[in-house]
Amino acid sequence: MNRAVSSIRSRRHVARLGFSRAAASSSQAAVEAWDGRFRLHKPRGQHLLTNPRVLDAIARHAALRPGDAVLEVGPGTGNLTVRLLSSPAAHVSAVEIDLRMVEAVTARADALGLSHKLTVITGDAVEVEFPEFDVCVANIPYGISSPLIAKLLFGGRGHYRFRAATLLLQKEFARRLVAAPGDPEYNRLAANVRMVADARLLMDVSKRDFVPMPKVDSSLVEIVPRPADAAAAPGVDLPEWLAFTRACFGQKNKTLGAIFKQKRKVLELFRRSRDAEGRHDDDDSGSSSSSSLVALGGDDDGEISDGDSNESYDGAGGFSEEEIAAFKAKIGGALESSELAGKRPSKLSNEELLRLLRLFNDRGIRFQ
Ligand SMILES: C[S@@+](CC[C@H](N)C(=O)[O-])C[C@H]1O[C@@H](n2cnc3c(N)ncnc32)[C@H](O)[C@@H]1O
Repeated sequence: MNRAVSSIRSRRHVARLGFSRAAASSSQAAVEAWDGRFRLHKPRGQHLLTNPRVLDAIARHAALRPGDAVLEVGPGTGNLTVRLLSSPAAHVSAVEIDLRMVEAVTARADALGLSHKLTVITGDAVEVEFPEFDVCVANIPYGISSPLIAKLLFGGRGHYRFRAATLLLQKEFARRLVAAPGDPEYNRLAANVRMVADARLLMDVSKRDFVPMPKVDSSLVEIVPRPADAAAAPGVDLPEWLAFTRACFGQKNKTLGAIFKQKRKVLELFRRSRDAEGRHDDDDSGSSSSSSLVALGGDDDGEISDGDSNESYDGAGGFSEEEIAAFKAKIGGALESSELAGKRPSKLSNEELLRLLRLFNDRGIRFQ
C-alpha cells in the first residue's frame, strides 16, 4: 500500500488563518442562507447546504469527541465548518479547491474567533495528502465521491487511520455504497468498501435544502473502517483484490464462468500473470495499486468486450495456442474448485469472491 500511497501526488498549500476580522462581520457569520456574494459553479459541485436543522444533524451524527482532529472536504462558505469548529473537536482541516471559498470560510472562522482551530488546505481533495485525522465530516462535491472514498479507505501514507467518515452523498450513490450482495444496486464499489469498512445510511436530505438547488436528493452515510487487526480478510492483497473485482464487476450480470471464458479476458489475464511472474522473479517491483485506487468503480466498467469463447487464439499476442489452452485450463480449474462458475458476481459475498481469487492466485493467475 505504501507504494500506492506515495503515488498520490501531493500538491498542498496550507492557508493558515490570519485573515482580517474586518473581512467578515459577525452578523454575516451567523447567516446560514446563501447571500449571493459570488457565482457558484455547478460543475464544481457548489451546492451549499443551507438548512440549519440538516447541518446540525450532520454535526450531531458525526459525534465529535474532545481532542478530535476533523477533516472536512469542500467547506464552501463554511456552513458545516462553523458547527465542526464549535464542537468539542480540537481542530478542523478543511480542503477546498476554490480560492473564493477558502477566503469565505477563513473569514467566517475568524469572525467567530475560531480561527485557531482551523487549517484550510487549498487544493484538490483527490490529490493533496491529507493531514492525520480522526473523523472526516463533509458535504462533498458529488463528482469526486468515488475517488475520494477510495482515497480515504485505500490511500494515504500507509493508510489513513480514522474512526469514521460522515459524508453527504448523492442519494443514488449512497444506496449503491451500502448495497449488499444480491441487492439490485450491488456493485464493485460496495464490494470494495465492504472489504475494509462498514457503511450505513444515516438520513436522507432533500435537494431543497441546498442553494442553488441541485437536480438530485442526497443521503448522509457513515463509513467506519474496520481496524486493521480485525479486517474481514487479513492478509488480503488489496491491489490484487481491487483489480479482481474490476474484472468480475465489469460485467456483473454475467456468470463468472462466462466472464472468464472470454478470449480477451483470458489473454489479458495471461499477460498480467506472466508479467507478475516476471516481477516476482525480479523480487523487487511488488504490486502497483495506484491504477485501482483512482476509483473504486461502479457497475459495468465496460473494460471487457463480449468475445466468443470458442474463437481461435492462434497467434494472439504472440502466444502459442498450447500456452493459452493451458492457461484456460487453469482458469477453468479454479472456477470448478470454487463451484462458482454459474454464479453472478453481484450475488456473491466477499468471502466467496475472495475464495475464488485465492484459487486463481494459487494457480498463478494474477489480476494486476
Ligand atoms: C457541495 S459544496 C459544499 C459546501 C459546504 N460544505 C456546504 O455544505 O455548504 C462542495 C464544495 O467543495 C468544493 N470542491 C469542489 N471540488 C473540489 C475538490 N476536488 N477538492 C476540494 N474541494 C472541492 C467546492 O468549491 C465547494 O465549495
